[in-house]
Amino acid sequence: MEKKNFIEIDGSILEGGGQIIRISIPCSIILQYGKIVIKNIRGNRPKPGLKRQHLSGVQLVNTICEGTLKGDKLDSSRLELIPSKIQGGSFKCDVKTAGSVTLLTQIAIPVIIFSPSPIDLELSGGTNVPLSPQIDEIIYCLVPYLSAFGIDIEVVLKRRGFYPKGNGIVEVHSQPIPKGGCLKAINFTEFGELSKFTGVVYSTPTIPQHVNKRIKEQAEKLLVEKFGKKIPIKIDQRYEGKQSSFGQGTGIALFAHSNTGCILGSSALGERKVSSEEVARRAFQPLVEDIESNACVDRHTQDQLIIFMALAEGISKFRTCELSLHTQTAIHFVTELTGAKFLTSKDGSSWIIECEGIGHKNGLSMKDREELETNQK
Ligand SMILES: Nc1ncnc2c1ncn2[C@@H]1O[C@H](COP(=O)(O)OP(=O)(O)OP(=O)(O)O)[C@@H](O)[C@H]1O
Repeated sequence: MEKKNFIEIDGSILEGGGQIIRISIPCSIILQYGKIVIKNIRGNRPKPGLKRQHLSGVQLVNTICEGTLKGDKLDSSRLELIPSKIQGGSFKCDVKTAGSVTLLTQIAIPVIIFSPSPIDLELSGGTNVPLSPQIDEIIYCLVPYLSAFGIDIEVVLKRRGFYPKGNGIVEVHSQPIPKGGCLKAINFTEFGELSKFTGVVYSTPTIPQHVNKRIKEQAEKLLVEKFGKKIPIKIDQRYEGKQSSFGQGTGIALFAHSNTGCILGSSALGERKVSSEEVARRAFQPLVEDIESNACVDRHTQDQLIIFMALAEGISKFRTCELSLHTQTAIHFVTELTGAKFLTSKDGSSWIIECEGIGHKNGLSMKDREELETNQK
């Protein structure tokens, strides 16, 4: 696809939330668009406009690419970015609320892997907060799928942070794709057999220890009742201390592994007036549904892989459960921005998402790229 000088995105269509920003801005930085404008930001939300998490994320990647940003204010409904070159180095970003750190990783990871040199990020905010992936799901589920694309990143949880104060800390260490190299296509279409269940149950010092224990025991009980005793289960209990957590919270992340390398994740947060047993059940139930639908990628990881499929070289494919609106939105915008071709089809109880990626090469100027294409013909 030709390099575009200007693109305007309508942030109110389909899911109409923050995800449109986290997809469009990295694409325009990586592909070096002249200018991107996003209008009607989060136009499908009751309180539209940029909130702290979105604002921090956009400012972070703008700093990394030494771009020029306009409209980067709280509640702004229009954003304009003129990207420049992605630079290596160390960067910090603090949402200053419980705004999700994992959604910061969502906007940052596609950008930092296309840097000329390593990037280290220190991100602060909520690590285990509602309506976003838990940090444990990023570390134990998303990162292994990213490795399959050839992405070399390490995500390290330094301190958990919860609603309403956030103040958790996550580090991301990234080695860039080698100059002239591309992401590899992935193929996760055969789940094979369940090989094990893993998980993490965490709690902060002010939560009684029996809560953590009961969540773990209930999760194990539900798994054994459903899948029998033969599949190994290993759920770690983490009683976080004052150094490793800020604020108060508890929760669980569960993972189902298959002998073909698939990992399905699911999580739940503890809540006042919700029993420990119910917290375990809230993580267990969607996991079972995803396993029963024969998915190789779970319902919340689906949309997060779309941008990488589009940038990779060759045909990527994965099998998943019902397509979420987030995934449909990601496909819509990534297609518009990259020119990659997506196909979705129902196959029995699951869906296949297939993409012919554009094979974007890291660190090549337009001239290098044209020369390479001529030589390949
Ligand atoms: N329970 C969950 N577990 C894991 N991932 C989740 C969960 N809920 C949402 N997500 C993921 O978090 C992201 C949320 O995107 P979304 O656009 O809704 O968020 P947002 O930026 O907070 O904006 P908004 O407030 O506009 O919804 C998506 O990638 C979605 O798949």
